[in-house]
Amino acid sequence: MKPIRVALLGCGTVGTEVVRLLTDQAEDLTQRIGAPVEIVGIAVRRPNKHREVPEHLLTTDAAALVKSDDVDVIVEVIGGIDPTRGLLLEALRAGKSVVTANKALLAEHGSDLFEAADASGADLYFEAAVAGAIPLLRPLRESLAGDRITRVMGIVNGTTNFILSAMDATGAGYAETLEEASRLGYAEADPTADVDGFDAASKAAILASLAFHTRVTASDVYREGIRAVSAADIAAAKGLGRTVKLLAICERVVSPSGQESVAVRVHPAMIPRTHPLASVNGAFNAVFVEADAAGEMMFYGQGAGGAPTASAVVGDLVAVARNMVASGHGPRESAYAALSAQPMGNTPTRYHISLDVADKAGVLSQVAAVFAEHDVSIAAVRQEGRTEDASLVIVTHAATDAALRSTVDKIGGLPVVRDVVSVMRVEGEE
Ligand SMILES: NC(=O)C1=CN([C@@H]2O[C@H](COP(=O)(O)OP(=O)(O)OC[C@H]3O[C@@H](n4cnc5c(N)ncnc54)[C@H](O)[C@@H]3O)[C@@H](O)[C@H]2O)C=CC1
Ligand SMILES: N[C@@H](CC=O)C(=O)O
Ligand code: NA
Repeated sequence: MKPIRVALLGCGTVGTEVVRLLTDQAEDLTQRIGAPVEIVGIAVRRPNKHREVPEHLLTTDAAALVKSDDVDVIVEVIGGIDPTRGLLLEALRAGKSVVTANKALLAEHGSDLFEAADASGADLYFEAAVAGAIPLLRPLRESLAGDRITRVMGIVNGTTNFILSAMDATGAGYAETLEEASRLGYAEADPTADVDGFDAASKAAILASLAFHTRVTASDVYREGIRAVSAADIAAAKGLGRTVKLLAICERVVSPSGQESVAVRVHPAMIPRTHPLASVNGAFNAVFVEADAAGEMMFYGQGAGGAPTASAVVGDLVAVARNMVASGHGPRESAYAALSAQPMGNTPTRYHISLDVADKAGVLSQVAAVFAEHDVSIAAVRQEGRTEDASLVIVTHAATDAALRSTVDKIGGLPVVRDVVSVMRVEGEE
């Protein structure tokens, strides 16, 4: 049996675990694939750093591995756009199949990679790029290919979920929890990608592209991270039997005239503590998928960390290797629907607004008038008087995000409003 020769690009948190799995499972993998997998080179940036991998395989020349005739498959776990984009395009153009965990690259340049793969007949697999170990992209690309998916919603960033869970459970501070997430190998090399929602937005773009058979890039995704989530927001959510999660929401939108588009967004949201996503804690991820025939499905598991992510990478490598043994191919890009992206301002959302107001007659009616002016309907109001001021909590019905924002802006400017304590979207309830 001719071995499947693999070059690994990058040997950090995920890469070292990929080497470990391929080494520990070598015999089983040979049986499962029908040929042995052989690592023929590992491209690293710092060769002198201590790693539990065979030193003779290390090189600093990733480009040479990509060009080598002795390599069949490239596994990329460097991350980022440069130099990975050029390296993977070159590999695919040369007919070398690629397994990557790189959501940032796929969300920006996925179509270029797919085109290169299609042209040469190479495979492109990327299960680890979204929700780490959880099998999610393969179900979307393959198992659900016969259905019509209408919505994908979930928690897809382990680092921010780790932080928000800790803030909710113990009141832990933001900075110390982020440090811990980095130490545990969940955070990106630059953790601002996590906390500012870029990582989740890349994942949302990939999910929407696969779910709706269209091309969605990171720039089509509305994005807010968790930096602005305060202890007051968490407390306000708790007071209402809710918790705060960073959600990625991908929806198929059908206009009254039947025109279809997609709405893709990432932002913190309050969800009821009884919602299944509320009990997803730490670096765990969970994603709901709704499809016409299948109904609702939930995918849950470890969304970050070296070993869980390596599980998905090696699973993809097995798929590529099996295709090679059978002289077959994995799925191609499916983007025929060519749907446009709906701007966030037009997307219906619901808001929770918590205000400190003057405690005197007529305040509630002034605030309510602003809602009416913007055609935003109020679902619930709670007012608690104190001595000279009062706390006013309002939850709206669905309205366009633009109308809700204008409402909040105008309310913030009312002389009777002393402070806008917390404003957050609400999801997961009627
Ligand atoms: N850590 C995690 O939980 C997950 C990571 N991913 C993705 O996996 C990829 C790798 O992530 P990690 O292993 O966490 O990152 P990491 O930062 O631990 O490892 C990346 C390694 O690539 C090396 N590198 C940088 N430029 C290089 C070059 N030109 N040639 C060779 N090596 C180079 C770095 O020195 C580093 O050791 C990223 O795309 C990330 O988004 C995906 C899912 C989960
Ligand atoms: N930084 C990411 C890693 C996995 O994709 C996360 O925290 O989820
Ligand atoms: Na996955």
